[in-house]
Amino acid sequence: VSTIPDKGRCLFTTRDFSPGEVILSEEPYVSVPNKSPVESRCDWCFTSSNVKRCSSCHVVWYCGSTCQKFDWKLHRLECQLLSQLEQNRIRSLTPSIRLMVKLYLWRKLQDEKVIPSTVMDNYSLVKNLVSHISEVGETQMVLYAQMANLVNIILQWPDLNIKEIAENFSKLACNAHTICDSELVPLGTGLYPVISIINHSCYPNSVLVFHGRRATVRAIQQIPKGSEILISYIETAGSTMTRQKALKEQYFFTCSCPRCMKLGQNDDIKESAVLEGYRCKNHTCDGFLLRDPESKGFKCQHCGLVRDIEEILKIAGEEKTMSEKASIALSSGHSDGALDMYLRVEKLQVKLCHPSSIKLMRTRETLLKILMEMQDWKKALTYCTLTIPVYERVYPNIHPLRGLQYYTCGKLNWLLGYTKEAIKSLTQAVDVLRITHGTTSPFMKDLLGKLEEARAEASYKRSSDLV
Ligand SMILES: C[S@@+](CC[C@H](N)C(=O)[O-])C[C@H]1O[C@@H](n2cnc3c(N)ncnc32)[C@H](O)[C@@H]1O
Repeated sequence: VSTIPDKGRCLFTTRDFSPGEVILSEEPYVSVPNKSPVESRCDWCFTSSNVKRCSSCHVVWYCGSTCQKFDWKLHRLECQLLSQLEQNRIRSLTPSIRLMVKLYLWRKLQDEKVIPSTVMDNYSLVKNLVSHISEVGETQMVLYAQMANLVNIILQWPDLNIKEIAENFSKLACNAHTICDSELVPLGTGLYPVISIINHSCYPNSVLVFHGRRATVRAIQQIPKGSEILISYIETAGSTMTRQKALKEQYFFTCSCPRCMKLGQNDDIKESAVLEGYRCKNHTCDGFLLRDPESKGFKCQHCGLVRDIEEILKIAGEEKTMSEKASIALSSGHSDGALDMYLRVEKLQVKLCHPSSIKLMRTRETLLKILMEMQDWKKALTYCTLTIPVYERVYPNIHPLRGLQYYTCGKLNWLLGYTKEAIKSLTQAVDVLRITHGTTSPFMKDLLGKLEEARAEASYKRSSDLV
């Protein structure tokens, strides 16, 4: 651990690391699953299979006695507190409130030596986390104070300091991590005080993945001894302005990674116009458009055609209304209606946005998800295939999301009997995911098994063709 001006603490490698090697692995100081009306998760391992509610507090779920025992020392205290709460308070319990209550209970257990403190598991690591409390806006501060009050009501400790709890909420906002499964579906939140020392880059050399609640940082490039370990805190697909805005809002800093240093340069202006701008009037041209001061429209930088601002605003308005309706239909579970609306959104975005636009890519991802749920594999494959070139543009060669999209393409090709294409996509998925996820997890074993099966089928087909 070292300190750099403007960045604070940083984590450096003390030896060389190769792509795919584990740099660091850590259990959370505290963690909590997401709250969902349709699916409950084990408070210890986050699985949703065979979970049963704690018979005493009726709030927390476990998948079995093993996880319940692991969590018992802490849950014994939490259980008593939750059992005393009124039903309307229980209903308003958010994962953030639970995480904070658990943080104080864990600290108490360590202070009282009921649970041992270790080098990687002690409250002084939490104490050292940055909070940016002096930069937090007034509205957010009021919210933290209200949340701190609720924690105070739950814990009922006489010497609790509300200001300290509010500051700890601010710490969680810029240090806690979303715990995801191997396919990057969010499961919960965890505080990992050592991994929290790692700083951000939009062009990171490492990646953070989870196995249950255990967090693992893996090298995704060759990292020489003495280099700073860097992960990405945000979705890195956006333009430099979008990324910088997200980092400033949540983490209070201006990124100066090699990608961000290009802000305002010609390449960067072009990239944002492609990722977040409009398409050329001539649909066979894939030029990018910039504001044209003379015509007050948007001019294609490739063929010179100008798009009228009124025409753009009209389609943008229709697209916004339809997107809102589609999102409501999707969240209320109307798959058929949502599909129809997202197809209309896609049509409008094809008219409006550059073919490599992120907005259009996200709509196609949603269509892919809906079609997969409806088991329409053929159409799902069409949409998955359409997203690949944009994924390849916006994510570096070794990126978990890129690997997972190849995996989806591979699975769909395999389901449809397109063995050759399945082998190609599954091989691309393995090349990426063996570095980001390692090779030993059940998820990776399943992927490697699928690839082997596809290869065996191809060789069987070849040999029967020969006969
Ligand atoms: C999770 S913490 C990382 C560790 C932190 N540097 C510390 O001293 O504890 C996140 C905070 O680190 C700082 N940070 C992270 N990445 C940075 C970067 N690339 N440039 C400047 N500051 C950064 C910001 O203050 C951010 O809110």
